[in-house]
Amino acid sequence: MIAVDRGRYTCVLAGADADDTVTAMRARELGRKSVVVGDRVGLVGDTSGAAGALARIVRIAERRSVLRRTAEDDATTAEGRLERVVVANADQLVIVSALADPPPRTGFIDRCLVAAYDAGIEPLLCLTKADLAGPEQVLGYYTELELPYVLVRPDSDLDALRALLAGRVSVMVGHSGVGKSTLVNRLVPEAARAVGVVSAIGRGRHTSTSAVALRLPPAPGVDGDPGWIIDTPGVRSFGLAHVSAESLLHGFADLVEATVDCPPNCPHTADAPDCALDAWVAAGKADPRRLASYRRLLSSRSGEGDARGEADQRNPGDPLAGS
Ligand SMILES: Nc1nc2c(ncn2[C@@H]2O[C@H](COP(=O)(O)OP(=O)(O)OP(=O)(O)O)[C@@H](O)[C@H]2O)c(=O)[nH]1
Ligand SMILES: [Zn+2]
Repeated sequence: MIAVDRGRYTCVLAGADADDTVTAMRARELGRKSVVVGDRVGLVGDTSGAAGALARIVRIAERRSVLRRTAEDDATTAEGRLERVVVANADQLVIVSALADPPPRTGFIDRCLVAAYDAGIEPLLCLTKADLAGPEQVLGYYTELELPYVLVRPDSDLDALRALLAGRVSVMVGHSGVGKSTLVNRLVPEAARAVGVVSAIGRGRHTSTSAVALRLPPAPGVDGDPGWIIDTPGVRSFGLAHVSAESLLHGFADLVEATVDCPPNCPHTADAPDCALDAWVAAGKADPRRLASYRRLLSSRSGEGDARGEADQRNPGDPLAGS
């Protein structure tokens, strides 16, 4: 399933061209299970893809990975915070961050790394606007992680990125203005046409803020499947309230090792007595800003009350740290 708009699901039949889409609706037997972009589904009914044809989704295959977020600002729901599956079956989370204009926000990148770990997918840092600033500051922050990254500038070819996208399903996330749309359009010049498929069934221009999967075109130097990218226009941040403290820590691979020396049940917070993380950082084994970032996320998770108020006090003093 590659796109959803007002209860109509756009699907590509296995092995078919991305342009040959089938429109489907949920069948009643799915119950309350939600179908998300990336899901492999079983279809019955009219799968001809002809104009006006409507198939039914009767089954959702077991998911290989599940990227979730907590919609923290959704105060209108009974639960207060709603956990949402963003994308299913992705292999890679491409974290798009500009090196300048807007400046990189490591707090956001850290959140994405935790979300990727929690989802069981690989992170890839995609640093755009490399023509405006160098990557040293951001990469310096992640030295300990050996995070894979690519640099993008307007005049650069995208071969390195295409090679990393080949054969995989990659989800692209990024703040507004980082150049994500520019990048998606460069990677998939046909994107406008793929979106046009939705309007062809009389649903108007595709303005939905939900995720859309786009098949990458064949590229020189890429043998076999060029892969898919999933654009997530609506995802501006990853609420992590659903992530366990354990998974949160594993999003900080450079800190995990330190905690074997923590007292039993150490909460790892700044006021925790004898938390080994402080000594680890003091010994130069990890960047103090990473520890600060981890603890900010930790407290934003446990501060179950008011997610909005806490957003203001997340980043005292560190211009790079915003999330
Ligand atoms: N200098 C420079 N500018 C870029 C680069 N990539 C994109 N831009 C510019 O940055 C601005 C924002 O680009 P968009 O692609 O619209 O950014 P976005 O992340 O999709 O943001 P939204 O459209 O708000 O989701 C545009 O004016 C682009 O022309 C780049 O590599 N270098
Ligand atoms: Zn500890």
